[in-house]
Amino acid sequence: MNITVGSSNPAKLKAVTEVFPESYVTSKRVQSHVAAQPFSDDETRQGAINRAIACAEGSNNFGIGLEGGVMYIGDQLYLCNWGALVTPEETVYTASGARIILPKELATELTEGKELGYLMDAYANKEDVSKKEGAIGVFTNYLMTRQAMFSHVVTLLRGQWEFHKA
Ligand SMILES: O=P(O)(O)OP(=O)(O)OP(=O)(O)OC[C@H]1O[C@@H](n2cnc3c(O)ncnc32)[C@H](O)[C@@H]1O
Repeated sequence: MNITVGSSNPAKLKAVTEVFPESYVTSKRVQSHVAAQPFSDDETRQGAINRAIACAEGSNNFGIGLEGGVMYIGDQLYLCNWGALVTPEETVYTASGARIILPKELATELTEGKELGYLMDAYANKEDVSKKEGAIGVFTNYLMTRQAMFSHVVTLLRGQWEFHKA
């Protein structure tokens, strides 16, 4: 099958090709139509859905959107991630990824309007953390990576689609 992913972020694209090895996967720049830094589960999930719909529409392809964000539980800020798969028949499947708490100092800067990608590079003293290990990599001592986390999300999407079409 043909899959269009609404991102050129390698951590996201590799996750999709890992879970759909038999498919032809391409990437397309699309709008998420949510804030550059989503701040709730709802907003992050909506960003993933919007990207997936934009990828699928006008084609016979499956669309996949993957979106990173943050969300509060009480007064603690967590990293959250959502994925959406849209079929050519326009059925939408969604799934979320593992959450991990973010340090208080990052939470303060995020609420001041800075983006997590920028903050993580400064925090880890590295470049393009969001395209590589991700915040989840840094804060798990690299036992987890952003690609592995998104692979899990994409597996949940594929599994739901297979269940419903069976
Ligand atoms: O190119 P796209 O697909 O937009 O990928 P992105 O990583 O830049 O964008 P996301 O929409 O997934 O994430 C929103 C913002 O949060 C940042 N972000 C999200 N998850 C992150 C992570 O695990 N590590 C570092 N930055 C992250 C990201 O860099 C953006 O600034």
